[in-house]
Amino acid sequence: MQRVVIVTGANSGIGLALCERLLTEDSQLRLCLACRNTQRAEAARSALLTSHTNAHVDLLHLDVGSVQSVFTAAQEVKARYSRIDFLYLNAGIMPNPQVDVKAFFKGLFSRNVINMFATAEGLLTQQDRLNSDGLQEVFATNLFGHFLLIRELEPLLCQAGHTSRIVWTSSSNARRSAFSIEDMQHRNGTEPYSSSKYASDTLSLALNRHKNNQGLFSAVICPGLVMTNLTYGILPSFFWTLIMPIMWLHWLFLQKSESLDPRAKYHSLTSGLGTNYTQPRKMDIDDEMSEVLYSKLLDLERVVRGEANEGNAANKLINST
Ligand SMILES: NC(=O)C1=CN([C@@H]2O[C@H](COP(=O)(O)OP(=O)(O)OC[C@H]3O[C@@H](n4cnc5c(N)ncnc54)[C@H](OP(=O)(O)O)[C@@H]3O)[C@@H](O)[C@H]2O)C=CC1
Ligand SMILES: CC(C)CCC[C@@H](C)[C@H]1CC[C@H]2C3=C(CC[C@]12C)[C@@]1(C)CCC(=O)C[C@@H]1CC3
Repeated sequence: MQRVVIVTGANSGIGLALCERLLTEDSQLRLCLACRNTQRAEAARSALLTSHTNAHVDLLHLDVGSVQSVFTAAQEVKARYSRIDFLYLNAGIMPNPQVDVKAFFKGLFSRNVINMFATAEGLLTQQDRLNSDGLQEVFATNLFGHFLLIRELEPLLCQAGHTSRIVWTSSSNARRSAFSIEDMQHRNGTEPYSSSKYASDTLSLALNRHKNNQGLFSAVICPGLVMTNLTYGILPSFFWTLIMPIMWLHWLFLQKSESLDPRAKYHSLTSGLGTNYTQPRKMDIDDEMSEVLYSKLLDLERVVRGEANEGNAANKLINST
């Protein structure tokens, strides 16, 4: 049977590379690129069709950071497909990143140096803002829009006798201490990216608890450090070329076998011999917090559904979450 795969943020970077790989693995796929920028999406589709001439590649307009766009896109998906096999939640932003150069040099000579290179702990801050729905933009894009999408697509994802999978592109930058359940949108901090990625790790756990019995499974992956528009937004490309030898040395890890554990994040790594492999690592998440986050997201969903139906001002949202 032809498998249906949807990838958000598929027009560049990791999303586009993933699509290439998926078509190489299964040329019969029905692949849907869910992107906010139509021009870039069309360019990505053409590039994919150049290397996979007979592939079936659809385009879907989706701005995952806009509640209305998620609802409209989900309607379109339900009209086009009768089920979804894989939903890759990959779209993500890190707006206005700032590197703390002083902390970097201090970290270089500390015992924390390996961890610093792996996770950017203490090095990176961002400037977030409110979007037109009245939500923090990073939370809305990296987490909540995807949550709404899952909720809207449940009829296609939870079907009797069929297994569907959700795969979140998380990050090694996801950190418990950057996330607060009292401030899940990260209105008050300077690490919205880290917070949103930790929230997606935690949400994945809750999704597994609530949806496994309906045939829906969620997993979290960590792509490591990849040169994309996102990383070029942190430092210019010549800088990356300069520090690449240090970064490369850092990614020397031992290979381990893979098992799909709901509490593990699947890290994509490269060995000293240049072999790519995946290593599951336990996430710092817990059931209780994942349950609270899940119910808070459901509350927020009720609010935005009310907002979407009534077309009210965004201010209500800000006060109620
Ligand atoms: N690069 C890295 O080292 C790492 C990246 N990641 C994660 O990988 C994912 C992909 O990022 P990466 O490939 O690096 O960066 P890119 O900037 O190349 O890709 C991000 C993709 O997300 C899309 N996107 C952003 N905002 C929205 C939105 N509101 N609606 C729909 N699509 C949107 C972008 O589309 P558009 O062209 O319209 O902006 C783009 O296609 C992200 O979730 C990121 O956090 C995780 C760990 C490391
Ligand atoms: C001379 C210096 C100013 C060099 C600073 C190096 C840092 C820019 C990088 C060290 C670890 C990197 C890292 C990321 C960004 C760049 C670093 C902070 C990510 C946060 C990028 C996006 C992710 O999701 C995870 C990455 C972890 C490591």
